Amino acid sequence: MSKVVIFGASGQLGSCIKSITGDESESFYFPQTSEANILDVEGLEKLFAAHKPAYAINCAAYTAVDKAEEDSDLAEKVNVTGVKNLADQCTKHGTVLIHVSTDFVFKGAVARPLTEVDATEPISVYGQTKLDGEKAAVQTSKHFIIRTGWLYSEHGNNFVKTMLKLGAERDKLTIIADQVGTPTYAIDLAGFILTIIKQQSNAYGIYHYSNEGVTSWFDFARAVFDLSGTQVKVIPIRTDQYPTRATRPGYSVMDKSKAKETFSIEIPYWRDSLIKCIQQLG
Ligand SMILES: NC(=O)C1=CN([C@@H]2O[C@H](COP(=O)(O)OP(=O)(O)OC[C@H]3O[C@@H](n4cnc5c(N)ncnc54)[C@H](OP(=O)(O)O)[C@@H]3O)[C@@H](O)[C@H]2O)C=CC1
Ligand SMILES: Cc1cn([C@H]2C[C@H](O)[C@@H](COP(=O)(O)OP(=O)(O)O[C@H]3O[C@@H](C)C(=O)[C@@H](O)[C@H]3O)O2)c(=O)[nH]c1=O
Repeated sequence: MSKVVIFGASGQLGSCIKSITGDESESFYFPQTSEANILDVEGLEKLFAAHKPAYAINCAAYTAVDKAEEDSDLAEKVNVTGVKNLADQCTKHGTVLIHVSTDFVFKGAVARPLTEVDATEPISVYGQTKLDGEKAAVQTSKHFIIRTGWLYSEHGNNFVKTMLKLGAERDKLTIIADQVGTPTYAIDLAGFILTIIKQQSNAYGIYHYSNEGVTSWFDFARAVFDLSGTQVKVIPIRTDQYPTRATRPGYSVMDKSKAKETFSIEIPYWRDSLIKCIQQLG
């Protein structure tokens, strides 16, 4: 397999990619953030010159959605300038950039699955910086941008692990029921990224990828508790009953037809993947 360098290797998705590389692990390089800081242009030049990667997978990002509202400078640096720096290196070395973006580039006011050509309209600093990051990624011609949403796994910080922690500490939880989307098991997304590489595809562009199905944060939390056998009362609430610094889309289900048709993949239903994750966390 071609040489692949992963940026943001210590994060949730980076860890999932590492965990599934198996026999091909020698083709993958998972540098620490200090060696692969996407804001350090000189460091990136050295890394690209040393490894001459055929693929750069960008899992590096500023992902603290609420904190980004007050920390917009850093969010913009990492999510926009960092991506531009990577895209420049990819252009220089003929590297294919696989960049990860988010459903939060959408406003979420239209209740039908969103396609890659639907209008974007971020409603948070995080969402805006991720959209601007997509614009930086397309500056290198060989790019795949994968928009995903509601990522969770046994690695890193995520909603499932937060629910298991809170569920063990409290008798009852109030969870927003009017934000609708689809969870994505980061192991499934990691598999999709490796499929793109294995197929040596040159169908560059934007793709939507989440698990199949539709749910709300409330129903997602209920499923986590049902599957893990956690006894906790879960109360559905409206968004305005759970004030947060950042505004989140009301509806961000993505249409994945393009990814399924282009790469001939089947995508697991969200609850089936959640079962696997809960077993792993067991
Ligand atoms: N989490 C989610 O629910 C969703 C995530 N996404 C997108 O998926 C991608 C992966 O997310 P996820 O794995 O959950 O994110 P994490 O927050 O778990 O990981 C982010 C990674 O980025 C690294 N990083 C931060 N700043 C820099 C920098 N300047 N240079 C290099 N690396 C840096 C972090 O390293 P360190 O810890 O050392 O700082 C960490 O390894 C991101 O693009 C995110 O926007 C999309 C939809 C949903
Ligand atoms: C902890 C908690 C959260 N919530 C709500 C708040 C929010 O609307 C929703 C999810 O909260 P979180 O803060 O865990 O997730 P959040 O950071 O908003 O998740 C987002 O992360 C970024 C990186 C993305 O790109 C998105 O796709 C999405 O996954 O659940 C409750 O209603 N009750 C609770 O007790």
